[in-house]
Amino acid sequence: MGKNYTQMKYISLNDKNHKVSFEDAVVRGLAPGKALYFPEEIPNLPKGFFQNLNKHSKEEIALEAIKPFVGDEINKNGLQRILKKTLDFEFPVVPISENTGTLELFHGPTLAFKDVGAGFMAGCLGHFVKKGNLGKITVLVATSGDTGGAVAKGFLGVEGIDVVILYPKGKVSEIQEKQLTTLGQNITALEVNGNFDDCQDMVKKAFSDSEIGEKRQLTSANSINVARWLPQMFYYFFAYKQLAEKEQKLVFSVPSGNFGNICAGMLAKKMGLPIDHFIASNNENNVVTRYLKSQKYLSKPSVQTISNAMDVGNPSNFVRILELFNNEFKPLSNQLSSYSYSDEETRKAIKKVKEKYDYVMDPHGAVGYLGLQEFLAENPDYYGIFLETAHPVKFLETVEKVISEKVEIPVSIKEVMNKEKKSIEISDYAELKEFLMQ
Ligand SMILES: Cc1ncc(COP(=O)(O)O)c(C=O)c1O
Ligand SMILES: N[C@@H](CCOP(=O)(O)O)C(=O)O
Repeated sequence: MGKNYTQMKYISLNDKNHKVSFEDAVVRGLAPGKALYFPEEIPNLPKGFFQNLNKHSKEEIALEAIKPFVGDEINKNGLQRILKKTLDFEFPVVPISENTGTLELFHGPTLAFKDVGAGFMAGCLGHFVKKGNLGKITVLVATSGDTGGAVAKGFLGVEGIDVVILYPKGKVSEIQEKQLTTLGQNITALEVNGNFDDCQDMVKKAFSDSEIGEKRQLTSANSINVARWLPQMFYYFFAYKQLAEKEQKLVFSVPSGNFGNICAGMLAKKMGLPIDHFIASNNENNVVTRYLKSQKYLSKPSVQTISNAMDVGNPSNFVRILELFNNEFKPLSNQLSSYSYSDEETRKAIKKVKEKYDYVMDPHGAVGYLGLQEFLAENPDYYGIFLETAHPVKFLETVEKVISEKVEIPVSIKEVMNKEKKSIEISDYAELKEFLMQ
């Protein structure tokens, strides 16, 4: 039997003596000095649990996986309620070829994999606000495309919480922009003259600004927040449940930007989920691909690509990945490969997979597909899954041009496209501060 965790502590990755409860980690978002929180202990789930995954519903699997991280800070009924609401859609593995399948993570309300993390965090934060005397909370979030829409939808109308989304002007798709600028109520969108890294830096800076801290209680809904990051591990359990019959070794290719998703998968492996290898598939924002080649981590300002949600120059979660491996390069590089692709290669992959397998990938999934094929070419004894992290309709212009076909637009997207965009333009941190100090 696994250990019974009643209270998991979260340490700061800058100072392991700084420890807080799950609630504190969620409410604060970031530890002092812009550091990330990390679970003090990684639980081991019992072997029997993995052997019997296919006997359990997705809500039961998620409950077992997340319970040790939440402890008794949210009771079982409360956690079940949050999970039921969060996981109210499917996570199918779709076979593509003999040795390749895709895990479709885009069946949620905003057609992006972020819906799970956003829904779970909104549920947890809503629970803590309701039960305690926390006062009003402002959720700050930086987005390169998809997080913003998912967080906006997940937190819409949640009492006691205001959401402020920063997104880079002109660098998100039309649908993504509509999803994060049209909801109103407790959601405000700030359109930043800059790139995603500028947005993410401003958000992190606001956390260490004591004047803002006196005026507003801030937290983050990016994957730096443990309640946004941890539930992303569910995907790997759900995929494994559908793959239990496969006898080959198993590899996951994860289109990566801020590296929260792949890091959650590696956490699931550490908890006992039998995954053999991971691939971080990158567009030209490839700091981790370069790190694995050179052992030197040299971040660069992000460049704009057609897989825009991965246009991240300095991924927040890479420090968590290093922590999972005690900062040792060898064991990390044994478990993780990484490749990087240009937009041209991404377009060609979308076209090829449509023609050969009649499957339409979005640009992010296509980068994942390319990474997987490169790995499988050298490791033919594996079965590979690439994650389809967003619905192709979110990148309509790119995808339709490449496949020379119309993509059917779901009703929810048609509705959002007819709404009016409302945003406030800002250019620097001073303007963000002015807004937050109002
Ligand atoms: C569609 C899509 N794919 C991939 C990613 C990269 O995920 P991560 O930041 O967890 O690496 C994102 C955003 O982060 C995304 O929105
Ligand atoms: N790709 C993301 C960037 C932020 O990632 P997060 O997981 O840390 O929120 C996006 O779509 O905004």
